[in-house]
Amino acid sequence: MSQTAIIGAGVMGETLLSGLVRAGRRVDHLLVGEKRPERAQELEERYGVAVVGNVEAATKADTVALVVKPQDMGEVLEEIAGALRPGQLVVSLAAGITTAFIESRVPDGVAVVRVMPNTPALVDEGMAAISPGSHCSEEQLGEAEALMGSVGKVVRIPERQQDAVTAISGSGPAYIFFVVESMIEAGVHLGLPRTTATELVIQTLVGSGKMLRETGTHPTVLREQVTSPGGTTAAALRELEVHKVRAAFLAAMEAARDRSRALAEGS
Ligand SMILES: NC(=O)C1=CN([C@@H]2O[C@H](COP(=O)(O)OP(=O)(O)OC[C@H]3O[C@@H](n4cnc5c(N)ncnc54)[C@H](OP(=O)(O)O)[C@@H]3O)[C@@H](O)[C@H]2O)C=CC1
Ligand SMILES: O=C(O)[C@@H]1CCC=N1
Repeated sequence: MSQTAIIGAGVMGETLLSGLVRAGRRVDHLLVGEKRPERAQELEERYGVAVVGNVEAATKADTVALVVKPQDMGEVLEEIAGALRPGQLVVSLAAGITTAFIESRVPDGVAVVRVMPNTPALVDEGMAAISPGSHCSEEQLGEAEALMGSVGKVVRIPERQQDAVTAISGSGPAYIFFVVESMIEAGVHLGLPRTTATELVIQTLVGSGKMLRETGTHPTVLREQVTSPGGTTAAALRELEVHKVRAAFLAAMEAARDRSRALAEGS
């Protein structure tokens, strides 16, 4: 089995690491590059994985997953470029960073795949979109697909769609949690105990998600089925339209897409 290194084990890096361990990947086939000693010790204790320097991780691994912030990507690539060799696969999970950015900083013959994952990977319900760089073979793209497939669903997309994907599924869990928070607070405002409001909202979310996935019915139809003529749902939806929630979602996701583009330019 080949060696996989994860450089940058924060929220997303640890999510990937934990998923690979859950999926049965042997920890002696995993390496983590992490610079803070206390974090390194925490990860070693939690997963039994070897935490090493970035250069050692890049040298020993066949696949190197880069999960540092976009702003740290240039520095990390400069550090590990000398350790990389043709035939290795670099998989970047960073928002905004293009395969061209990485390819221009690593030796010729190193394959690059850009991935936009999301945090539900922590419960094996991730959504990842992957795009190959300019000299990535089908086999190497398949390796990246298998890597992300161990923690959820994977789709292949043209790289030009990655900023939009980042705005939708990459950042998406945060919008959903924001809606959940808002509904719980509303329930408390209406006089429900917080624990009751929380249970109601979470089960409503899970049930609605399951309906979407399992029935394959369009969300508009599912919404119409809830909306009895002259009833409570119609009254609520009217307020959401009055408060321009649909327009707010569009503006929010345009902002996320634009931020992803800006990250590519180093800002
Ligand atoms: N969080 C999310 O939902 C998603 C994140 N991503 C992408 O994942 C990447 C990481 O994001 P996230 O996990 O949220 O951020 P975090 O800040 O939680 O994680 C970044 C990690 O990188 C480490 N790091 C920084 N510099 C180095 C270095 N030189 N060598 C090794 N490790 C280093 C940090 O260590 P330290 O704390 O010690 O600085 C930290 O542990 C980003 O590029 C982001 O765009 C993509 C999709 C979803
Ligand atoms: O907020 C961010 O920049 C990262 C990328 C997508 C989700 N989190």
